[in-house]
Amino acid sequence: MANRNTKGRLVVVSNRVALPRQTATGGLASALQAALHELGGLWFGWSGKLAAETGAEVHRLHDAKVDYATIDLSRADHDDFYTGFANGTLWPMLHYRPDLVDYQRSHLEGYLRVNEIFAQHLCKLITPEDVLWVHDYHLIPLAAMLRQRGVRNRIGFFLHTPLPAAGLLIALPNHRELLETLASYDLIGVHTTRDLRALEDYFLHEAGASMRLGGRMRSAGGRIFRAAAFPISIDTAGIARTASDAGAHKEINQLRTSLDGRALIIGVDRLDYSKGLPQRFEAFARLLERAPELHRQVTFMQIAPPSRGSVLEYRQIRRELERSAGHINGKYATPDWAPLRYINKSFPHRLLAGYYRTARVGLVTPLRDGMNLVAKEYVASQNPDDPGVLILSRFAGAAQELTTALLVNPADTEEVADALQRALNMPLPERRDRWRAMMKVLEHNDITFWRKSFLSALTEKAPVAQRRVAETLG
Ligand SMILES: O=P(O)(O)OC[C@H]1O[C@H](O[C@H]2O[C@H](CO)[C@@H](O)[C@H](O)[C@H]2O)[C@H](O)[C@@H](O)[C@@H]1O
Ligand SMILES: O=c1ccn([C@@H]2O[C@H](COP(=O)(O)OP(=O)(O)O)[C@@H](O)[C@H]2O)c(=O)[nH]1
Repeated sequence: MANRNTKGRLVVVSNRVALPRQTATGGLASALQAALHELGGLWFGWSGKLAAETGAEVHRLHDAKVDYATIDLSRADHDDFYTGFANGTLWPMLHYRPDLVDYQRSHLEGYLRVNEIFAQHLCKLITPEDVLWVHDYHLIPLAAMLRQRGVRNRIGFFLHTPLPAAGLLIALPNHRELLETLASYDLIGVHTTRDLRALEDYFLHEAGASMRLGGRMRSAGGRIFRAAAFPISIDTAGIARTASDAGAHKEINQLRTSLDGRALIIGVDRLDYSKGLPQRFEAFARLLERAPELHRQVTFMQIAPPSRGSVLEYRQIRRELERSAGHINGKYATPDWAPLRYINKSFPHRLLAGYYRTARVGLVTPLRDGMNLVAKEYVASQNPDDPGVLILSRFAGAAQELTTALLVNPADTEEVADALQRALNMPLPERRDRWRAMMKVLEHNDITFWRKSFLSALTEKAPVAQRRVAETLG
């Protein structure tokens, strides 16, 4: 290991890295960017680029307290690891879609190969005092590979997706070989108590682990580790400030002018089948069908930056949404009004915050979602004197905390249409009461609280040097 004399740091490892001056689409990048900017450290992961060979070179960058170290992936490794196993096998399985799982042994081999390359590089980048925090389903076996290389540091893992029940997880070929490697972490974090129950159930009933005191588990191989729920969050105060200053941006004023007094419904999602976009469009069409008095009075703006275009299902859903948006506008538009504005582009947070604040309704209806930070950002962006209404899927992790949103089943398009009608007609006192309750939750559980809770649980009872890292970070 290099640099044995340097002081311990937080080392964050994730496939997706939000490099300086890039718009970070995706909740993992948004959240880690906020956490690392606050306390500094090293962020290691994929550069987002392809090259002839995986990891031939480590690209280094330093910006605002954060050191970045990234590697490129070869085309073959990108196809097997990222497109193939991570997003073609694990993602649909973790989002309760076994029907979409495409399992190929060569993809699993590529996944393990890239994890090995991550482990090799990390061994050269870390010191024994560092605390490692690994993120998401792309890197499940990383700690086991580091342990094989003699790494004894505290290593935490955070899963950003939902974790389905054990009965579903066992449909994954070779599930035990892969999931059991999670026991090499010292702490496993998930978003909700539902995910935690699924994890414990899997380890206890499918992987031969036993329960110990204090939420600890003992793996079949005898390793003691802990699992707990840490609902991820946002920089609540920062987003609220950005939203209240947003009127200064010409783009926000252009949107407001273009609405011409109409109520805005907003949706912001990566273009992903887990986000329930076809059902959402259908619910909006139901609303227009049953409430002619709303024609020309309401505009739905769906921002949907393309995502994971190398996976077939993502290309299919893009075509499906283009057709559906065309039908809705074709049927209901008038010369001076298009009911649906469908935008396949990503926007920076400073503009999103202003768009959220302009919208009377935030429409967040994923079929399944680990957390969904957009729901939280929408709430934090509202004008306290005249807040909008959040409509939220019961199957987003955020629904466990934002209980005064209008909670819906996204597959029930009639229920979502009802919620839209109710939100558009909701009196100010009710809007304020619902919003205040949600804002109180987000003021308490913000990104700092999330990061501190995880890191102090990770370094509790750690060797003194590593405990000191967490104390400095806290
Ligand atoms: O990196 P990509 O393949 O472009 O995908 C973007 C991210 O999508 C997923 O985000 C999740 O993390 C959010 C924050 O915890 C959470 O709110 C959301 O429910 C999840 O879907 C994925 O888990 C990340 O690894 C990706 O970077
Ligand atoms: O045009 C966009 C669309 C989305 N986002 C950000 O991407 C993240 C999406 O996170 P979420 O947890 O809602 O879902 P994910 O994409 O991670 O599944 C949020 O912070 C959004 O603000 C963004 O910066 N620009």
